[in-house]
Amino acid sequence: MLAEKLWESGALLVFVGVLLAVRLLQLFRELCALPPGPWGVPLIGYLPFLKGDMHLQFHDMARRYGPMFSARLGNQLVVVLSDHKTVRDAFRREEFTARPKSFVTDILDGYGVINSDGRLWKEQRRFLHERLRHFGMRYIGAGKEHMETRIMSEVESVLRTLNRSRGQPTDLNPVLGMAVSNVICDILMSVRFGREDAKFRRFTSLIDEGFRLFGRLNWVNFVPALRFLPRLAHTQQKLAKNRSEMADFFQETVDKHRETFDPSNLRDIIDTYLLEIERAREEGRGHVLFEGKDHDRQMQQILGDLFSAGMETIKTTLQWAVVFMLHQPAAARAVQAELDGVVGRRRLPRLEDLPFLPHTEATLLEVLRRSSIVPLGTTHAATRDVYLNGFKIPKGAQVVPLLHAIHMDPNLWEKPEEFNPGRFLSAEGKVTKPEFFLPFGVGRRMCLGDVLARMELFLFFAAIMHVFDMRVPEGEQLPSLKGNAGVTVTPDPYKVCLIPRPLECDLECLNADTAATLRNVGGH
Ligand code: HEM
Repeated sequence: MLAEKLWESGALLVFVGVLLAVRLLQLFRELCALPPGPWGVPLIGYLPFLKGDMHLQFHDMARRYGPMFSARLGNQLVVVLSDHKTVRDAFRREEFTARPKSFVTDILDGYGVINSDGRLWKEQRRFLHERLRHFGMRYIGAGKEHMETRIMSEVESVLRTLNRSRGQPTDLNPVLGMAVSNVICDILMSVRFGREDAKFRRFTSLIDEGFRLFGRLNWVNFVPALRFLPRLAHTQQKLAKNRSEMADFFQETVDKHRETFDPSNLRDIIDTYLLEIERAREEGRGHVLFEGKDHDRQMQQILGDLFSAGMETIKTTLQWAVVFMLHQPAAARAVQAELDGVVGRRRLPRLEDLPFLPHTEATLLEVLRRSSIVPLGTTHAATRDVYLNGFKIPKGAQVVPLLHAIHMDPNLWEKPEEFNPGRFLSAEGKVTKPEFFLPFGVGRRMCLGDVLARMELFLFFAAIMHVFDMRVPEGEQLPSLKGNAGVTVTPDPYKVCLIPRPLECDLECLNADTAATLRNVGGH
């Protein structure tokens, strides 16, 4: 009897042992199939070892583990890609178009375009791409001149404001922020803010605060239990309040549009959404565009997405452009000499001048490369288990395109730390963009606003360079080239003295002159 019992328990032990061994072997094989990467500690993985800016940490890890590495951060498996061919190959595939499921994306509940995925995202993206082109976000064709006129009116406003500073130390941040906000707000909701507008101040402070609060909750994305900590619970309450006020702001604007809606005169993106809702109702079809989501909430999130993506990025790139021009007076003089030769001193640069301004364009491209303001792109996720370069990327794993590392790779760029617009010019002096230049990402989820971004960057940068010389305020250091990683990588706050360059007419006269020229060109 005893022998029988012993035999049974022995057999059970062996059975459990074999099961465990098989599971361990399975786990080991799964681990081996993943891209290489560091070991972490149980439950939180490599999180405690990440210190400082995430993109710099990942860049260091890419040097150690290779251009495709994986790391477990809390409950998320993160795969980081820093080889441009792999990024291209992955991001043109449907399997990499998802967004990670995390605490932050749960808050957004799949609304909008940046954080949605699946069919809803596809429909939003297709619709927005087409409508934004209609409103002039295109390289050629109808609408482009109209868009140029919108941007130029803000460029002129910036020039007038900067001219009033009379060469005194000036912070460009609020001036550029207002102008760039007005461009995107005009396209989205036909709203233009004034400098002293209390509503604008509140609106931008809500956006800034929203970014900050989301940033504070970053760790919760990896260790959800942290959300119960009193400080982080308080942050969530503040965020909910912030989001509700933003939603009210957008809803008020949508409601005003509904009252004055005229299907034969579509003023902006809100009107195009209202028309689509109307049409779907008339035709008795479900709203493919909304995929069962609440219409108003979806419109609010789309407006928030496009505003935040389209404002912060352009303002920050322009601020970096000024920083690099202060560091590189020879590069600044080369841009000014080209503008003087091609545009002359009687008017402002226009989009039609761009093909004749290769040095100016190359300088902006170098600003985009060197600053890599979106160093980690936006995080993608795998829609199913998928193999890339022989490694397994499990369903739901986060996939990060490390654009910063691609732009600073010494195998692709000679002396990548150096600011050198010449790297974007061919021997014949023509602009060339190598396939590893990816400031707007690549593939199916590539930036939706790249055309608008290029237009704005050129028109603002060329105009400021044409009209002003730049100096560091007396007694102050050159602004630092080390950025601060937040939503984008921004330069440290700095002031600059803008000294008007001699013109053949004064600024106010140049302003009227430009308006007249644009009217002639665009027929508006
Ligand atoms: C200098 C300016 C800009 C830069 C450097 C930039 C860069 C980027 C990058 C790197 C991505 C992520 C791509 C990926 O991870 O695959 C992105 C996405 C996006 N950008 Fe931009 N962007 C800029 C301006 C704009 C503007 C002006 C708009 C809006 C009008 C905009 C709207 C978007 C949207 C909606 C997405 C998400 C697309 C999606 O999820 O399908 N961006 N941008």
